[in-house]
Amino acid sequence: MRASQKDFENAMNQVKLLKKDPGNEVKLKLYALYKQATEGPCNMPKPGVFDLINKAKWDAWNTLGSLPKETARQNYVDLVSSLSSSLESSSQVEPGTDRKSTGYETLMVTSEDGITKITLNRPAKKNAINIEMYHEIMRALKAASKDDSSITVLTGNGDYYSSGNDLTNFTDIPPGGVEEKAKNSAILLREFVGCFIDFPKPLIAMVNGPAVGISVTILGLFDAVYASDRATEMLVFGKKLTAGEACAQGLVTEVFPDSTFQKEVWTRLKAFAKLPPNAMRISKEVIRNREKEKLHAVNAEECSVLQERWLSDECMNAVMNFLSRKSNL
Ligand SMILES: CCCCCCCCCCC/C=C/C(=O)SCCNC(=O)CCNC(=O)[C@H](O)C(C)(C)COP(=O)(O)OP(=O)(O)OC[C@H]1O[C@@H](n2cnc3c(N)ncnc32)[C@H](O)[C@@H]1OP(=O)(O)O
Repeated sequence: MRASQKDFENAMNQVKLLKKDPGNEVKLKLYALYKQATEGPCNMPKPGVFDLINKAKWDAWNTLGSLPKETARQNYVDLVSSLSSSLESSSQVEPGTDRKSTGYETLMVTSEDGITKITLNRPAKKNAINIEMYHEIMRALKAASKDDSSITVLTGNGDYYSSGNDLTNFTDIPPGGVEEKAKNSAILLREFVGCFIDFPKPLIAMVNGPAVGISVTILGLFDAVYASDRATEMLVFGKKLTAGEACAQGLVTEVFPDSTFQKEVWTRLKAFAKLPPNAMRISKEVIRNREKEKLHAVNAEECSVLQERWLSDECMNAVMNFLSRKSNL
């Protein structure tokens, strides 16, 4: 499903009609997506450190990397659409119509044509999953399991699908100390993965770019995984798997050239969404019920092991190396 030039122009006009200032972060996102959609990858010289406004605009645009113009245009339209509904008063949205669901800080969620799309929306941080995003993904999945859509899709905004756990999650240590943080994180992670194990509808991943860590390991709980050939998976040994290698290993269902990824996948999704929803849901239930108990047991064991690993020197050193890497430049 690709936004047309007309959709793009309409979205540009909608921005001018927004009743409330969406804030600097959103305005930078809009600026970056507009430039990427109209000019392609960032082509302006990097401003000086004291040229704060242009440096912020350059950073926002440059972060989009080699995101295709069509994808940037689609993301611009999606963003404006979610802004328009979130900045309008909710009473203006007719009950029961296809509506852009709002109320998320780290996600964009839309639901139309029988498809609920959850987009990880922290492109400046490669869609790293912070504590807020863990909770919002669970909330969005719970809402999707009850809405009138037939299938649910998870994808990423920007040039990454997701760089996995946000490593700054390791920094805000509560009064109870790092042991308490590890304990609470294990509970959060177990609940998070449990939502994917228990999700009742067909769940499809659109891996639009590189994926790291937990964003890869939960792919095994999806019913289909479509990947752009720009996608890479990073797992054990820190070795990057190409999308093709991940497909050969059975982690990815099908790989498409990035230039046709959105079109190819949305053609399939719209066809799937027209299939009998109860038949799809009950088929998934029958298949998943046979493995659900085992999956939850493995999830519990993994979270218990992770709780201990997070306290190890190996983990702390890796996190500190990452968080201090730019200060060593
Ligand atoms: C005490 C216990 C606490 C537990 C807390 C909860 C634990 C739950 C854990 C659940 C299990 C999950 C495990 C995992 O997912 S492990 C994998 C974690 N992810 C990573 O290690 C990837 C880290 N990122 C990178 O290696 C690179 O950023 C990357 C290769 C992804 C991209 O490199 P590139 O050079 O292209 O871009 P930048 O590095 O400049 O990134 C752009 C900005 O985005 C920020 N960023 C990117 N990834 C992350 C991340 N994972 N966490 C935090 N921030 C991230 C990066 O810092 C840049 O930001 P700035 O522009 O502000 O510098």
